Amino acid sequence: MIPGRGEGGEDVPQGTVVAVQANFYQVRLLGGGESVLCTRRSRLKKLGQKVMVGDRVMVEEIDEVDRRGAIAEILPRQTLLERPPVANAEQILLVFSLAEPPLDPWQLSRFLIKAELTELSPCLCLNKLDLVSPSEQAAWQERLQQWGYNPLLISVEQRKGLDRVLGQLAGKITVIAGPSGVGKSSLINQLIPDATLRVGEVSGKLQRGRHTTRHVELFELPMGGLLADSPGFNKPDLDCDPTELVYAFPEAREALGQGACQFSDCLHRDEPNCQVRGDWERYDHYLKFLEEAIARQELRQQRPDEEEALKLKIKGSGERVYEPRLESKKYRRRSRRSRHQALQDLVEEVQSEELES
Ligand SMILES: Nc1nc2c(ncn2[C@@H]2O[C@H](COP(=O)(O)OP(=O)(O)OP(=O)(O)O)[C@@H](O)[C@H]2O)c(=O)[nH]1
Ligand SMILES: [Zn+2]
Repeated sequence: MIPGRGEGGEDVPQGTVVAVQANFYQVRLLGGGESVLCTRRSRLKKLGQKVMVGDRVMVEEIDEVDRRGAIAEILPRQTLLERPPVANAEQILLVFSLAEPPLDPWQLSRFLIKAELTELSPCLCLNKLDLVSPSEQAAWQERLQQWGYNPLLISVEQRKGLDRVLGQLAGKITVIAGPSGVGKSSLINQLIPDATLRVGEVSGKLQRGRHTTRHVELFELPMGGLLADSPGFNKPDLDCDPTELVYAFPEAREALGQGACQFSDCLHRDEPNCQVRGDWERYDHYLKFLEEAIARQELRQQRPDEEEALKLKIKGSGERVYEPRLESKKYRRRSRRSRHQALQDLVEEVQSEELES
């Protein structure tokens, strides 16, 4: 096979979009080599087809000298993640730490549920094993097995367990997520020592900073595969259909696999003959997250236009309050685009406040 050509040796080379910078796309051609800086053919523009990081594309008009080309076609996507915007990712690598910051079961649960609600599969990594005793490590391992997960315990600092992480990532597109300070950047730096593999570096005033959901940084792994780092996934709100939430808990999936609830629309709270309600650790998490999903759904139904401008507070008692936000200066910007971004920022603020409360 000619490098960069399709399986059948056809004329149009294929590649993977590894970075998006304004209207330019960096494409890594199949078969390797330096990436090609591409524009998008106007036909795609007219069709309104957006090119995303992770997209498999057909590239035309390749200029071998200048490494330029044009994206002619986007191949069908296997998966699509909206925040962060990544196509064809297979899994979400959730990184948490066993200490500093301490492992908070509610926060971990929330991230796991958010990951389960995507079409990607979650892979859980617990860092900083050097900071806790072997018995504490074992206790977490056992607890999380009850939740339906098999976490990789690692220490980035002591380089323990990293081969297993690499094995898990090889040849796949992975989105990395997790709370602040758990060691995500340290892990990326260990896995990808060669800084030149940092393909998604962004510059220019059109680009927003690292801490926005718009920005996706993609790293190429030494043994093949891509790792997408973006804070976009890091404030997980649970805005799913309330009846879907239960399927995000492996424990509940197992229970439902053994038999159905009496009512097909059972929310697994106080309905009779419920298969899910019972003596499992995260049942409390389920109830709390269900409240949140219901609150969000009500908000969507009652005030579809205002949802993003309202602040949803769920009090400790479970009481839900919608507070109108004061008009912030972000709203006064002119263009639709920046207004949309302002709303996104606002939603993120709301979500982070909720997480903190
Ligand atoms: N003890 C110990 N410390 C670690 C380990 N891995 C990372 N750290 C430290 O944890 C701190 C946070 O690491 P970062 O890699 O910046 O964490 P992050 O998840 O990227 O944080 P954000 O950028 O805020 O999202 C740093 O001081 C690291 O040196 C580890 O395995 N053991
Ligand atoms: Zn039920």
